[in-house]
Amino acid sequence: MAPKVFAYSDSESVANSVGKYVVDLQNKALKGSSSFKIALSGGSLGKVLKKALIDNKEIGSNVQWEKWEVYFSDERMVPLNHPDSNYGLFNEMVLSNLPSGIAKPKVHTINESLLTGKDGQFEGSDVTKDKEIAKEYEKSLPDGHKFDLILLGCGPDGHTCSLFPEHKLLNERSELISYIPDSPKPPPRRITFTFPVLENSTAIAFVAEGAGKAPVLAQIFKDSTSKLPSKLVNEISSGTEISWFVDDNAVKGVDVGTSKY
Ligand SMILES: O=C(O)[C@H](O)[C@@H](O)[C@H](O)[C@H](O)COP(=O)(O)O
Repeated sequence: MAPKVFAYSDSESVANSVGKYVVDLQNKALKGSSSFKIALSGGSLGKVLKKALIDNKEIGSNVQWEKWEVYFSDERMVPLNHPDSNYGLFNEMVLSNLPSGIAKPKVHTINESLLTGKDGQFEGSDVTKDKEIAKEYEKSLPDGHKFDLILLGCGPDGHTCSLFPEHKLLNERSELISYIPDSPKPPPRRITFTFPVLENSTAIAFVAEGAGKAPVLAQIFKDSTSKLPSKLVNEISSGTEISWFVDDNAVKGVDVGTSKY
């Protein structure tokens, strides 16, 4: 299935269409299951989700939070209340803004009690414990490691999750969650989904905004020889529905057919 690109002139429209898409997939999932299994990323996605699901009351009113099981496509080896924590970001942007009286989603975080060292840096850290965190997180994945939706960001270098260009984890097939000790982007110690999890998802949606993304999107969509991680996600051929929600600046000069969701 070729990836679809949904483009809008402003951030609010991007956020609102992401919100509508999330709710549509939630509703589809809940027809056949008692929970909606979604994985989130860090970066600017937190703000997008806040705009879409909290600030937009109409979309927000259609979210069945109590049926959500939330995971993170990657996470940093930092306490959950640390500014670098992807859980922390989701908590700050979304969870803490849920209207009172609303049942909260079930959120799957790393086991903070196994953290060693400081702020995801190496000094004083214990690799064995980091690997244990990855293993535990893997065990908490939904049955058959099947997500209904994985929301991803795309770095200016083409990375997604904590899968970086030319990194050996791009070829990981036996672990579903891997520990990465050498993230080129700080902090260096993280865990990440691997391709077998991405390939098994019903849907994957990227959110990318700003002119700074145009060069990498040109590579991803127009350079057939590129092996960038986000391009490899675009090429997933297991039936996963792949979408991109972008603003016009992110695809400026990139000859990619766009539409509206
Ligand atoms: O790996 C990280 O450290 C980032 O958080 C990253 O995963 C982020 O999702 C992308 O860089 C996209 O960033 P934006 O969402 O800000 O475009």
